[in-house]
Amino acid sequence: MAGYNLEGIEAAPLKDDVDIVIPTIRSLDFLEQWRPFLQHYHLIIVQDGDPSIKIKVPEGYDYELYNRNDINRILGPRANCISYKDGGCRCFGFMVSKKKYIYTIDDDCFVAKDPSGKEINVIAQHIKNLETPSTPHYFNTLYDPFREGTDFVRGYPFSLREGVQTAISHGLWLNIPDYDAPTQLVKPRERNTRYVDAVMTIPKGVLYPMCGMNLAFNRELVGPAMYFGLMGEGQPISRYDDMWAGWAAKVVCDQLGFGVKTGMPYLWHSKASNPFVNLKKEHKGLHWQEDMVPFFQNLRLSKESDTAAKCYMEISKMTKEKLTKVDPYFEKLADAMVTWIEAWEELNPPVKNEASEELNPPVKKTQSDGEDVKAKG
Ligand SMILES: O=c1ccn([C@@H]2O[C@H](COP(=O)(O)OP(=O)(O)O[C@H]3OC[C@H](O)[C@H](O)[C@H]3O)[C@@H](O)[C@H]2O)c(=O)[nH]1
Ligand SMILES: [Mn+2]
Repeated sequence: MAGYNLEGIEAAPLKDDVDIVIPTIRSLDFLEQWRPFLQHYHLIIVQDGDPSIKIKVPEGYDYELYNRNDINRILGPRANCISYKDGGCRCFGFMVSKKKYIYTIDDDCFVAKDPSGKEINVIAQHIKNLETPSTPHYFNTLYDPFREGTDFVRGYPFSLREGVQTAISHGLWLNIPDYDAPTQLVKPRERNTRYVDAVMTIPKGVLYPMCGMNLAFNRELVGPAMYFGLMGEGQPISRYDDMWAGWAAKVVCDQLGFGVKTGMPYLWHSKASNPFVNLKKEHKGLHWQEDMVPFFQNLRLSKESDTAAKCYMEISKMTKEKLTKVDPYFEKLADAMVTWIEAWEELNPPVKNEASEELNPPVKKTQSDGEDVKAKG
């Protein structure tokens, strides 16, 4: 039953159209605080690290949980495209979901309060962002024109006021900001206390550093492009999984005419991961981003790339052609991108009509030890 908050606003909008994807190598205790906003939604938990460790899911949540054994069982040899020992493993949850919308959140993120002291319903705001158009072709200086109490400003062409479908909603964070290791090291005590009451469309042709901590997207529009790149154990780079997905997905959105928004909602990011560990994990990314960003900025996809999957396959090809000279890793990443699309299409075959749905039953979701995942009511 959908929950309602005091103002009578539904606290669980579109609860049957959203999956909450959580990567974890720690604990899910943080979900206790999220009950008023997340308890009505289905969770897809991607357990990273040692699969023999039993992760406890707080009572009352409806969930499916996948550990590394499950990923290997479901994807077989294609499992090698899913990161191990990196939060990027979360994209497996995007792939097994059958819902229109995904919201992904880190396990050290909590409910934030707006300046009035009201708890922020991140899902409600993300849904609002995703269900209202974006304006990537011309910047509205009063920010989101589709928001209550605001509009397009003078000089905004009426021919552009319809906007475009929104594919990604990128939320922000109070307290611990998502800084890279060098910045964290020189500013260890910096906290983000600034709540900016705005949602903006990222203009067409402009990239942005997408953080996976508080992120929602329309799986049907851009799911295949939301591959959190192969990082972590066995790879020369980590903690650039979401960046890779953000750059690629923005190029895909620009190509397909979809919009990307950033700004509200905020959540409270509590745990500063260790900057020295982070430096070791991400140091190659600090160098390579000087090549990766111009690569994506200069990408021009062919007009034949008219779906997210086709765009992504073309980006994989260009990655191999243009970035392998930076490091042989990019050849491996390009291959993993192809494997990702193959796995995505295997788990998400295009449904032609009602009848064909019977031919493609949803992937059976069980835990690695063979027992059925018990949906927790
Ligand atoms: O090996 C791992 C490490 C982490 N996770 C899960 O990923 C989430 C983020 O981890 P953490 O909070 O330690 O990292 P942050 O530095 O705060 O996060 C940023 O950088 C890494 C990611 O890109 C993240 O999205 C960024 O916000 C958390 O749920 C961990 O449990 C993992 O699964 N495996
Ligand atoms: Mn964190």
